[in-house]
Amino acid sequence: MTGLILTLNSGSSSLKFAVYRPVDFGELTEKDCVLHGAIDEVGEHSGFRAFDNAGNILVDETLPAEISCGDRPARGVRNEVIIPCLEWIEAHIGSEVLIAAGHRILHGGPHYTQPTRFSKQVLADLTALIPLAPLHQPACLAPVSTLEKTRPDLQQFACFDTNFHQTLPEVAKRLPLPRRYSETGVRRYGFHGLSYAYIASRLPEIAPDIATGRVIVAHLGNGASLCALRNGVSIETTMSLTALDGLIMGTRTGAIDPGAVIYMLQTEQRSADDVVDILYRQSGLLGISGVSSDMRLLRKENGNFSVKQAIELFTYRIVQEIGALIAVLGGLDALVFTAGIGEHDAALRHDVCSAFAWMGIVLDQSRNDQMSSVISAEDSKICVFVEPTNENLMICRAVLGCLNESRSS
Ligand SMILES: Nc1ncnc2c1ncn2[C@@H]1O[C@H](COP(=O)(O)OP(=O)(O)O)[C@@H](O)[C@H]1O
Ligand SMILES: CC(=O)OP(=O)(O)O
Ligand SMILES: [Mg+2]
Repeated sequence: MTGLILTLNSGSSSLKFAVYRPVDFGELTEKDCVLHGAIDEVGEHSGFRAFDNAGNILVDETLPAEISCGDRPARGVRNEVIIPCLEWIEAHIGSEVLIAAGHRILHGGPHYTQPTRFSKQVLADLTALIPLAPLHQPACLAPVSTLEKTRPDLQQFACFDTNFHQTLPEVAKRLPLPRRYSETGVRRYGFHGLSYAYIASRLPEIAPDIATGRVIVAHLGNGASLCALRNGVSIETTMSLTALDGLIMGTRTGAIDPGAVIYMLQTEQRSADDVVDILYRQSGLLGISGVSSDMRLLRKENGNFSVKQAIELFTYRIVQEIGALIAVLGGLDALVFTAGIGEHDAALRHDVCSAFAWMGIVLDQSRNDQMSSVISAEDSKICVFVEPTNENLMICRAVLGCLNESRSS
């Protein structure tokens, strides 16, 4: 096949991108990646970085002031950065041509259950889901319109974070609200699906004996969730109707008593927009610590009492929810850590795993510190892994699937 494919993954603290050169319409692998990089949002780690497939730095720049994200945590990377990023990519690939772009889209709602080519209608339908994903959906969709205007020949595809969780049993999709809500799509969906799909696709290679067993994947980044896999498919996850449920996150509460929301609305007389801002952007690690949403910065402030409390509650909630998923799975064969914190924070992995010593989880301390793939000790009853996620690869595979389908139809 001729032509390159661009993938964009808008997270809550970064825009990650990659360019792939598929050899044919066969299974795409990491080897087909031409370059990858990220625009990070705030603080000392903000900037524009790209690497070639061997990991060599191609660019490492602070963003020009006029398009810099500045001090605006959890507002997503500004759409204006897309154009210079795209221009840099096009200059780098020279005479090769981008033929398609795949976008991570957070929410597909009840109707978008597989990767879909963008049209005006698709864009309108997904825009209507913004209230269910206020932190991500605008940032995920903004580059679609920008590319449509500036690169009209590029075919664009939506690849959903919700799709992987369609296998949740019906009972796990249900919310205990009056029946009419489920009929309008108010139910549990789950997110980080591209990441979980990638980890599930890696299991037969990294853990052939347990790939068909009971696995919990901990996707711990700025957004954080857990997924229970049985035989490689999702049977439960901590996020729900929105990416606000479940674990504590960089700036999000995770699950809280809805009574706290009623208190904000009735006693504090806050507007709905204010409440959205508090729950999505001012809470979590940032809200409790009063210092930062970024675990790298929190680890440097470990003498600070509020920081300690933030990390303590973050860890406690992970342990609680892993316990609940073990009950749902009826036991555990493997635990996999991934995403920014899961891949890099050895202390967090240590503290979470220590809470499951009673079940026979034993970490190999030096493997954990070196971030090896297998971090459990030989005598651990449950295998523990660190596996870097790769949402871009899954986006590109989905795009290729769509291109393949349209070619054969
Ligand atoms: N070396 C590190 N040590 C600890 N935490 C890290 C490290 N690198 C990244 N992180 C954490 O990971 C987060 C980013 O994770 P990522 O999965 O890329 O998030 P997102 O997709 O939401 O942008 C950062 O906000 C930070 O909290
Ligand atoms: C679903 C979600 O929270 O995504 P991210 O971690 O990329 O912000
Ligand atoms: Mg992410």
